[in-house]
Amino acid sequence: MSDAAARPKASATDAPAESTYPSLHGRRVFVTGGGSGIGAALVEAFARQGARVAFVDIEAGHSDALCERIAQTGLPRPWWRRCDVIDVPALQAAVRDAAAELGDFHVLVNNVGSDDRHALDEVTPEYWDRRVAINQRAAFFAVQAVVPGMRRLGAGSIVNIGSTGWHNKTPGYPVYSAAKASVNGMTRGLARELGADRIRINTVAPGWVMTQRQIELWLDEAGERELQRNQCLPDRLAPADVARMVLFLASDDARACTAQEFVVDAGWS
Ligand SMILES: NC(=O)c1ccc[n+]([C@@H]2O[C@H](COP(=O)([O-])OP(=O)(O)OC[C@H]3O[C@@H](n4cnc5c(N)ncnc54)[C@H](O)[C@@H]3O)[C@@H](O)[C@H]2O)c1
Repeated sequence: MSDAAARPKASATDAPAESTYPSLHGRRVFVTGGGSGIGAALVEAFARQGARVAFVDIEAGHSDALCERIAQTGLPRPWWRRCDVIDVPALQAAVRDAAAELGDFHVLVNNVGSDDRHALDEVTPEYWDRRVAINQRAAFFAVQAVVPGMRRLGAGSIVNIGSTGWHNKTPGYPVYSAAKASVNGMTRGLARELGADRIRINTVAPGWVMTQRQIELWLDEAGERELQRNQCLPDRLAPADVARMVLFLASDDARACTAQEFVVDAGWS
């Protein structure tokens, strides 16, 4: 057996349980793209903290199943609505309606994103607009929708899910890279204005996280070799690893953290 093959592999299921943050108990949390992948790990992790979670997603099947799974454990069933985040009025209406039911949101996680591959010479203005609408624009308008409620609460925490892909000069998705790089700009560009109201805003940049989609599309033998060559740590990243960082940033333990990018990539280079 090669050294690489002998390395342990972590998944969402064998990752250790996260820490408990008392400040998250009873907090209201809104997650975009919360039905599967990292978003679902976020919804589950916040629910386990005793938070009231609302999310939007475009896919009903896995979103319904997630809510059922959480309710079956005895935790409050998350609020969820089918919503394509490209539709900004629909996204903002979802935030408003969820807040009307649960109360103003203390936490927003801008998680939705899509790393569809594209070649430079195939990108049309329409394709560009659509990718940016998912990977960047939705985050801005979700922030716009939650901030009045956070101001009423006197504090808040916004976490924007970025990516290490553009840092690493990963080829194959330049529009995604451009949009994800701008998430950092948005974080820093809003931090001072929001900070005056004790609303913190940070970026969490995941490395290669083994969601179902990543495993199915990219984790072939070459992908496995790439992972083992580039990560400093041997374990595959699980969605729960990203959720742990987000929980910390959402909690009062991170009261002094804003305007930063927190990387969860097992030391990829
Ligand atoms: N998985 C990784 O390796 C990785 C690496 C770096 C960054 N990220 C980022 O993490 C975030 C989550 O990624 P993931 O890997 O969990 O993705 P995923 O594709 O596994 O899940 C994305 C979720 O968003 C939903 N969604 C997609 N388009 C939508 C739309 N238009 N409107 C509403 N919902 C929509 C999907 O139904 C799905 O539930 C994204 O911002 C992604 O760019 C992921």
